[in-house]
Amino acid sequence: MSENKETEKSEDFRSGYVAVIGRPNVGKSTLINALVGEKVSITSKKPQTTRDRIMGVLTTDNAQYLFVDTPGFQTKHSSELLARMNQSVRSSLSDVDAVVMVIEATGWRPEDQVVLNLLSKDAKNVILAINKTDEVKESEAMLPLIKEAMEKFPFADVVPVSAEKTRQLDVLLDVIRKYLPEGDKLYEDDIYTDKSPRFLAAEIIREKAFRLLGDELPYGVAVMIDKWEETDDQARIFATLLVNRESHKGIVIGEKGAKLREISRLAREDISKMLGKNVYLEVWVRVRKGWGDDAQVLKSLGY
Ligand SMILES: Nc1nc2c(ncn2[C@@H]2O[C@H](COP(=O)(O)OP(=O)(O)OP(=O)(O)O)[C@@H](O)[C@H]2O)c(=O)[nH]1
Repeated sequence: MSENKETEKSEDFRSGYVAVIGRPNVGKSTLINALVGEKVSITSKKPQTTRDRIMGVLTTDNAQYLFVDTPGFQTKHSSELLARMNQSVRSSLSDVDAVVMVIEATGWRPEDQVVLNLLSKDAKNVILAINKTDEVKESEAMLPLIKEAMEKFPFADVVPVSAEKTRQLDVLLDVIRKYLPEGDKLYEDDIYTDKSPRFLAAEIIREKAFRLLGDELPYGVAVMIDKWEETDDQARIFATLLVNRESHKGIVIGEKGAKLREISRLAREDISKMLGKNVYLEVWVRVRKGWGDDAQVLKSLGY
């Protein structure tokens, strides 16, 4: 009877951890969002917006994929923050069942090699996802790229995709599935991220700041949630945007406070959607000189 139970339980159901790696801006966050179908990680045109390990969970009929998003691997250790990011990439690779390395269809870049160097030479189950295929005209143009990549590393599989146009994502999922161990779900179906609403709210605010400030502001912006009061139908959130310099403060606030108001308004809408309730959001701007090198602040931000 126990044999019966066994076959009933999970017919070739697979479940496991998948790390997504790649140089900044190749589309890792977009890919995970497209695969998981929930907003788990912020995207923006600026590199380095994914600074922490964020997990998206996708459960299908025959598999559960636990995605580990990694920060863009940095080639320059310009501050303690970047050094810690590199460390986080390494640690997320040591403990997964499959690795998806993302590159761009437009060509292999020196920074891709830097990412590849993170993998041990005999790493198994490394799948190459060639993203942004919508940006290249001929599919044949990809053949030399595939050949070049295979000469650099023995990838287990190669899948051209477009995260943005959601092309070939089902193929990628099938390929990843092959490398997951057989076993039951590790997470309940309704959980799609291991991050708290507080963390995600901070990410949303940071995303809006990035989007609205465009190239005006370098990467020195971080968000801290100072206070979080939540009832059944409302949340009151008080946050601080930390900038590096006094001059950046003015940029974030904008003329007569217009920029900051817009950042808050857009963030409030998204947080409200995420929580499914009304949100009152207050965002302040504070100058924290060189927060990127300050161990204390890094710690409070969860690094
Ligand atoms: N044309 C095209 N653009 C894409 C595709 N996937 C992602 N992008 C764009 O590429 C840019 C970077 O995407 P992200 O998902 O933020 O990249 P990332 O690798 O997570 O970047 P970091 O967080 O900096 O490591 C964004 O502007 C995306 O819209 C794609 O399939 N086609």
